[in-house]
Amino acid sequence: MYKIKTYNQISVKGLEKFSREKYEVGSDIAHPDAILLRSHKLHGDPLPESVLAVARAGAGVNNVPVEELSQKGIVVFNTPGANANAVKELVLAGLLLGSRGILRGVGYLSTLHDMTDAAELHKLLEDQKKNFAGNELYGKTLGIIGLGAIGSLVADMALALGMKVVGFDPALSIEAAWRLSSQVQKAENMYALLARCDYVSLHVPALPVTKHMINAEALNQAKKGMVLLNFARETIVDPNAIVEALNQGKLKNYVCDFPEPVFYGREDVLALPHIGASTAEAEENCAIMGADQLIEYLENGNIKNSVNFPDVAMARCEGPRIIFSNENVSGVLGQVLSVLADNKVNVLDMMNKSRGNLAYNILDVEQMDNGHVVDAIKQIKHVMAVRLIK
Ligand SMILES: NC(=O)C1=CN([C@@H]2O[C@H](COP(=O)(O)OP(=O)(O)OC[C@H]3O[C@@H](n4cnc5c(N)ncnc54)[C@H](O)[C@@H]3O)[C@@H](O)[C@H]2O)C=CC1
Ligand SMILES: O=C(O)CCC(=O)C(=O)O
Repeated sequence: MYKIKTYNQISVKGLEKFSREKYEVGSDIAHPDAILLRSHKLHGDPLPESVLAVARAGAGVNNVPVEELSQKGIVVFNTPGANANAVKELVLAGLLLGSRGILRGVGYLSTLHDMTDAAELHKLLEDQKKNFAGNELYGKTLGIIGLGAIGSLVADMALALGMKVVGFDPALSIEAAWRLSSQVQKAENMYALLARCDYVSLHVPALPVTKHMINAEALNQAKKGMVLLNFARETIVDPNAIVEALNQGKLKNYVCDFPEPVFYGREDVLALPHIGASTAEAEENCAIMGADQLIEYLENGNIKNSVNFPDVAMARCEGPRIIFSNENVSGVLGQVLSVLADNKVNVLDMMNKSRGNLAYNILDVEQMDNGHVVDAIKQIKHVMAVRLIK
């Protein structure tokens, strides 16, 4: 029986992937083989020794101590693209909220509830509506920083709205580049993008290198009256610099999924409670993808969409499978094969891949009755984790 510990509200559609015969799933599991979570911050939580894998049902893994888990040979997954459409649609709402007097208009109307004469109300509104006028998106320029799963969908959407789109992504993957419309213009650097855009939307991961990338210096370069949207993470922007840029009129509005106390009471900040991925569809997509990836790893040792290990998939031969991870130094696989040879364990098929400092290996063997072979592999220098899958 495999045990899965869950955090946060995980869609039932994903949880149903774990069959009752093989899995025990719940939020109070004591010795889990794997963890399935959304935004729960794992940093600082005591991690049970039993954990083999962590799946983040979502894109950002800044709530998971990936480096620390890598050193223990624990595989960390995310679910790339599974909630991208949900975020894209909220960015559309953000663009409209940042352009038109929608929220202020609704707020104004809520102050008029004691007016009972309809004709008088309509007359007043016709007079006052000038206070809630805005701008159209059509023909304006949207800058997108980070052109991955979400950024590329936002680009397509903006082009369909008749906007011009400028992008900046120095780490764009080849796969993401293929997805991107040829109508997206490439900015030389982030400052060049900020200088020419009416709207800028941030879609980069929270990393040390992206921390406060939107700071006072960056905002000084911005086109006056720009609307900035942040549906990525709170750490990407310096909130005090945002306030200063709003006060100076550099920014017209800041629309974000990450409220901060310094934004309270400001009409020019439209902050939402981190609901970019909060749709039934996105929650299902993420939970199903996360569950499928955990099942494939636990039952077959195959890895897809890990953020720390390489993608590895090998069809099973009949018989047991040994999987092990090790520091990516030479000679480890050779020593493991010697242990198998010494114990007369015949290897039928094998695969070895590496990513950065980590190497991952799958060996299908003819038979292996002897539990002490796994223990012997564990003792080899640089081996981090070993598992026998029957
Ligand atoms: N508000 C919400 O509920 C949600 C927020 N997010 C956030 O959005 C982020 C992006 O999500 P996806 O598009 O799915 O991820 P992704 O990994 O597909 O795309 C991220 C892109 O950012 C680029 N990038 C990295 N560093 C950069 C830099 N310094 N400058 C410019 N580009 C850079 C990468 O090359 C990549 O193309 C996530 O990491 C997460 O923090 C994601 C989903 C939901
Ligand atoms: O699970 C959620 O609601 C948060 C989604 C998110 O921020 C992400 O996928 O990075």
